[in-house]
Amino acid sequence: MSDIHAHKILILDFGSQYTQLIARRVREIGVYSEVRAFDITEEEIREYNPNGIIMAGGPESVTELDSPRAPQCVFEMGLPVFGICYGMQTMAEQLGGKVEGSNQSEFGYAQIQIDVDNALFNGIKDHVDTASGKALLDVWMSHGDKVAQAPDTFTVTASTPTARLPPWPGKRNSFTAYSSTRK
Ligand SMILES: NC(=O)CC[C@H](N)C(=O)O
Repeated sequence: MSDIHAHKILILDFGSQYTQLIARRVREIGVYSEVRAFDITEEEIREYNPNGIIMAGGPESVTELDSPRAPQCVFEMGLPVFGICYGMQTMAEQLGGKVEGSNQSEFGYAQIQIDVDNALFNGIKDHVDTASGKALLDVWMSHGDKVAQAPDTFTVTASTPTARLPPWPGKRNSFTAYSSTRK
């Protein structure tokens, strides 16, 4: 098994207030991480040489033309990429999905339902829905936009009642998780 202490995570900052909290959580599990501005160049990413990239949240909307985008190379380096909130939304849009303003914003406490089990959720299930038998997670939300259509190669692994996409059977290469921040 590889040594996680030798790993380096790059966190792309899109302006959210909790970007430093994500960096701290990554460091707390013994993995080196650095926060860099979203407009980091490909050359700077290659120089940093991360093992994985986290795209954090931000106050802007992907639906605005001049809102921040990640350098496209982020998705072409063969690295795992984890998008949170704005980071997930721009990843979805940059890879061919659709993001739109939701008429049901999600702010504060919410429960997300795990639709397709995934290693990302190992050990963090909070409840089981008695009707469906599906695992639920307690989270804090803060967003007004939603992914209305996932990119073709993505699998939707979790959802809330106000942002639920149809299941995408047969899709591969999934690395999407629902936009949320754990308590
Ligand atoms: N938490 C966030 O990153 C918010 C993303 C975006 N501004 C939205 O409202 O949906």
